[in-house]
Amino acid sequence: MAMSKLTRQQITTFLTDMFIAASDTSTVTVQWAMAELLHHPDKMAKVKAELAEQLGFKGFVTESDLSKLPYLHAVVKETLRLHPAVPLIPREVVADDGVFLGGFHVPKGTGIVVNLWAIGRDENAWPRPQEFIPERFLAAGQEVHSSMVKEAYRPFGAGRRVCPGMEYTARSVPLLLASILHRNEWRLPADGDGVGLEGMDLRDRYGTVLNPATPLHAVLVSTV
Ligand code: HEM
Repeated sequence: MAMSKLTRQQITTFLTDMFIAASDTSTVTVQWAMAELLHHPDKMAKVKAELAEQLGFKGFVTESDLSKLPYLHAVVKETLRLHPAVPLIPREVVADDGVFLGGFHVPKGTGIVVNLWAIGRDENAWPRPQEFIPERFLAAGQEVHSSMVKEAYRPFGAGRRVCPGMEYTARSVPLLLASILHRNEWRLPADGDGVGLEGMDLRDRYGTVLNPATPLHAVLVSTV
């Protein structure tokens, strides 16, 4: 439909959809990355060490710094593997003869839901699929890759409807995460105030966007 024919209501709906697609997905991904890092202090230490080594006492992180932070990018990728912000995507078979999926004939017109969450945790593609291992996305960690990884890493969907915000997100989410972490110390709430490391709830709660079942509660301890 030509832009000039859009009603005010359609434009409002479009802008609202874009806003939700862009903002909720990015913020929940940063929240998940923080939750996983707080749950894995050794990985948190590695990100912080990389930031300190590359940026020193620089006051704030800029986009041009991102190319120097491979471990940070690996953390974001691993976060999206375990917690894809959009977990289920709908498709419909349009081929006249239908398609074959997993040995079954699926006729034209059938609705299909692709489960990105399950693909990211497929044990045929990912060694130790339930564990948070950013190293699997680093060159040095490629021995933990399988040949299926390219197909099994689809947090932004695939094909003609692939997320148009993918490239933007590849910069904005690491930038936001780095800005939160660089020169800031974070911890879980102290005993009595929160759940502690062992009791952390890292389950996902299904919705249009995949939120943590229990919202993250983190404490900013100090800024150095
Ligand atoms: C962590 C961040 C994000 C994730 C995980 C994500 C994931 C996805 C997924 C899985 C889809 C469905 C793709 C498909 O059907 O194959 C999608 C669609 C979409 N995304 Fe994102 N997205 C993110 C950020 C963004 C941002 C920042 C924007 C806008 C600037 C955006 C705009 C859209 C739009 C407009 C669609 C619908 C595309 C269509 O149906 O043709 N997304 N996204």
